[in-house]
Amino acid sequence: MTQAITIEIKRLHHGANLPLPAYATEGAAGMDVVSAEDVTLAPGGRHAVATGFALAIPDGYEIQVRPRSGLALKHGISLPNTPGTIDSDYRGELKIIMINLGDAPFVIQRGDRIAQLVAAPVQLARFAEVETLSDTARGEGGFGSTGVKAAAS
Ligand SMILES: O=c1ccn([C@H]2C[C@H](O)[C@@H](COP(=O)(O)OP(=O)(O)OP(=O)(O)O)O2)c(=O)[nH]1
Ligand SMILES: [Mg+2]
Repeated sequence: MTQAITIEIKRLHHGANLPLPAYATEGAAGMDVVSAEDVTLAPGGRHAVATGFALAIPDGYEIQVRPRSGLALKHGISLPNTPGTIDSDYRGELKIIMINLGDAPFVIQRGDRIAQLVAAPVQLARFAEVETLSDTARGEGGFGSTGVKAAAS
């Protein structure tokens, strides 16, 4: 495993007694985060679920908030903005925007693991505006353009 970065975490009043986000296994990429509230998601419904924590991610890093595959497969629970982006300068409460794509109400109880947090380095970039772009074999083809000729012949 690569060297872990340290992320400061502040427990909010409604985060009392909740576990910190944590890796479930030694090789896990994401830290499971739990809900700080009881909420029921109706079919098609969505909610920004409180976690009870705020973060200070080191400069140069982000956290990506990703769905849990078990909830997705068994209950159709996902995150409409996946992967959610937690900026290093955000000091508000970490919230998990959840959506119920299933056909039954989904009950979330305080303490349930609802999503996973993946820390990642951020590559900054800048745009350089030009008149002409370099040529490539692909050119302007996209959106399913590759393999079309081979399939047709
Ligand atoms: O799943 C998420 C996504 C975002 N955030 C918080 C942290 C993030 O740094 C901030 C802004 O998120 P984002 O940039 O995705 O949203 P926006 O719609 O662009 O809002 P803003 O104008 O505040 O950047 O909201 C969460 O708590 N959970
Ligand atoms: Mg933004």
